[in-house]
Amino acid sequence: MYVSEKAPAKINLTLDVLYKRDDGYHELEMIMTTIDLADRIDLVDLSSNTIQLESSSGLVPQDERNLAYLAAKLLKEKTGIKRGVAIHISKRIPVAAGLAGGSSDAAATLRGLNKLWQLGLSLEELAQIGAEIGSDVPFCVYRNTALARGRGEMLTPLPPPPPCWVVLAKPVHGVSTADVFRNLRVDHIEEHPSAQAMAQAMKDKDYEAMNNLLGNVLEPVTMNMYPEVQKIKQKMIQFGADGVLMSGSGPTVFGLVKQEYRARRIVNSLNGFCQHVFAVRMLGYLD
Ligand SMILES: C[C@@](CO)(OP(=O)(O)O)[C@H](O)COP(=O)(O)OP(=O)(O)OC[C@H]1O[C@@H](n2ccc(N)nc2=O)[C@H](O)[C@@H]1O
Ligand SMILES: Nc1ncnc2c1ncn2[C@@H]1O[C@H](COP(=O)(O)OP(=O)(O)O)[C@@H](O)[C@H]1O
Repeated sequence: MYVSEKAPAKINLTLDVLYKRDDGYHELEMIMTTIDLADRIDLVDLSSNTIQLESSSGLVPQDERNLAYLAAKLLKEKTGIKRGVAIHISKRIPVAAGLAGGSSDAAATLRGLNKLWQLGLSLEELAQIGAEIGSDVPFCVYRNTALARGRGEMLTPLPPPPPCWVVLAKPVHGVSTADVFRNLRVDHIEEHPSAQAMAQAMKDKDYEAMNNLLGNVLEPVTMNMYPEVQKIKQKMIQFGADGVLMSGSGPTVFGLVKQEYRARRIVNSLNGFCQHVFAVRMLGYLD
């Protein structure tokens, strides 16, 4: 048997840090949505009780450190199933980019194996298992658009954002999420974005409000570590994006525009400044 599952990337329209928790994690409030950029996870059932993994990208671990491998291993432990799987990851999402590529691969592996091994688990159960792999995995299990709280695992579904194009630009280096959180001084945060106002913009399908409300408290931290991120943001604004923000812990910067021709123009203007530049559609909702 064989199952193929799409693993879409996310962007954070708002990202706020409320406080540092006793367990070392940060209490977050953020609005996340899916975009039309995805890895593909192919899963082939093995009768032997083993997990095999390979990826088209040399930039991700090809062994038990891969988040998709971890997902398969954890699912086997939780369900006690004595089956194996060969996992192939066709990677399109840039790695360590703030786009949750690894988390989405893990989530797609959980959804795919649930079908392949006919486990009959609900998305809620898969999300609960996913939370043990990483903070972004529960959102990636459901995809769509949501208000995320806690570590990122407490999710309230939202309607999709108004349709538009998303220009993505990522500098050559990746960013360690742990390093960015370590460099954040919660008491020094100057401006907190409003997740409630952004949620209302989703409900109202208000494109202008969505652009005005974009905000990410990790952006100045990453920009301080990698000044290139600020330069890319300035270029995107200069080239005419309606709203520009760094996604997650970065370093990918996204710009929102309504019309495809404007997205293409920004991509052409940015080419040469950074390694990965492309335009994709906002998805927000997958069914
Ligand atoms: C910042 C966000 C926003 O969507 O995205 P990315 O930039 O990774 O895409 C996520 O919260 C990242 O989620 P994820 O990448 O799954 O993080 P995890 O593996 O759980 O955590 C990596 C490290 O980040 C820090 N961390 C993460 C989440 C959180 N709420 N507080 C934290 O302090 C911890 O130091 C942790 O060890
Ligand atoms: N399947 C995977 N895809 C991408 N990265 C992975 C994967 N498995 C493990 N990783 C590791 O996870 C780290 C974070 O990668 P990624 O999820 O792409 O970034 P981010 O959390 O910034 O969105 C990288 O250092 C990478 O080596």
